[in-house]
Amino acid sequence: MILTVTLNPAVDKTYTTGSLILGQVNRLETTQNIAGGKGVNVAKILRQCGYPVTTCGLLGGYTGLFIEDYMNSIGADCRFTRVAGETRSNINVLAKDGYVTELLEPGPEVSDEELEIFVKGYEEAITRCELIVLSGSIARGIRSDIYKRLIKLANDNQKICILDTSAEALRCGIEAHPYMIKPNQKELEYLVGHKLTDIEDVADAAGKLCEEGIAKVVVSMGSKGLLSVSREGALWAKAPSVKAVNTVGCGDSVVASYAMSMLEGEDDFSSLKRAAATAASSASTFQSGEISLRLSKELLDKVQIEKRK
Ligand SMILES: Nc1ncnc2c1ncn2[C@@H]1O[C@H](COP(=O)(O)OP(=O)(O)OP(=O)(O)O)[C@@H](O)[C@H]1O
Ligand SMILES: O=P(O)(O)OC[C@@]1(O)O[C@H](CO)[C@@H](O)[C@@H]1O
Repeated sequence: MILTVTLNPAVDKTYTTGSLILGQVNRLETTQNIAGGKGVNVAKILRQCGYPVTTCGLLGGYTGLFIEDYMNSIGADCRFTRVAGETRSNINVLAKDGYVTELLEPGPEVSDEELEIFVKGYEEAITRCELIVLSGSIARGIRSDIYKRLIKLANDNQKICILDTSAEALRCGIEAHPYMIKPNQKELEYLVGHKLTDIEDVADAAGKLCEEGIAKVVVSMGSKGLLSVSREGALWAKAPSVKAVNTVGCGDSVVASYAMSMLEGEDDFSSLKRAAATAASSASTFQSGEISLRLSKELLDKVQIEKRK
């Protein structure tokens, strides 16, 4: 069983339009509400692949009910903690000119009492799971060392953690040495405090994190591809060429793929190959946090892996 944690889920209001112009009236062509937030997306992909999933985090209001209903409908074991505030709605505008614009709300204010109820449920849930995925930003009122605390609890129970977050929550979270992190290039730059110019630069920065005690650093680099770094070295997967329809949640598909690979005991090479194929399949699917199983399978043979270090 895999446990996914989403402390700041969202309904992704996904719009399509020709182009989005700042400071003007923009009429949208289509709209769809999608249950989202990074850990929710990871759980959705795992369910698509037939994996049993427990999903927890904080949900509130009608948007929270919308997400919970959807997760129940796909057979996830939902263990969310209710909060008084309303779960956020994020706006994703997919424009035909190729630009994807995301407007992300900060999320509801969460009280200490609500958080402690969540932590109690989490402590219970980790005992029944083999692997824990902690994903996304944290809602207001939650201290940035929350992932550090949750990872320590998992480590004390000898459970493997994957952390995929940003900013201070990421900086504090890595102090607890999660088994794997999946920063994108910007998130890695935030950690190291400077710009990274090429793949070698990115591999060096990720390598330093491995020396500090993180077994695997997988850096997602958008349409360029994916870099997997461990103490054994760095492997690069060029992204297979697909027609990108919605790239929101591609990073979550990388995390979901690695979670499956870990449980199946796949090596670095096969795990990276699978992740790049899954992520490209996610990019070519309209629904964020979904993949085409057929396309993922087809792309697997097309992913080329290169040793970079
Ligand atoms: N246009 C694309 N074509 C093929 N693969 C893609 C494309 N865009 C993204 N990917 C794949 O998805 C991976 C993750 O994408 P990205 O780096 O955008 O993640 P992210 O920033 O974590 O996104 P999110 O936070 O929305 O999940 C990339 O490393 C790449 O392998
Ligand atoms: O604010 P966060 O938690 O960093 O990101 C939230 C979010 O952009 O991440 C998912 C895609 O990865 C979307 O479903 C969601 O809207």
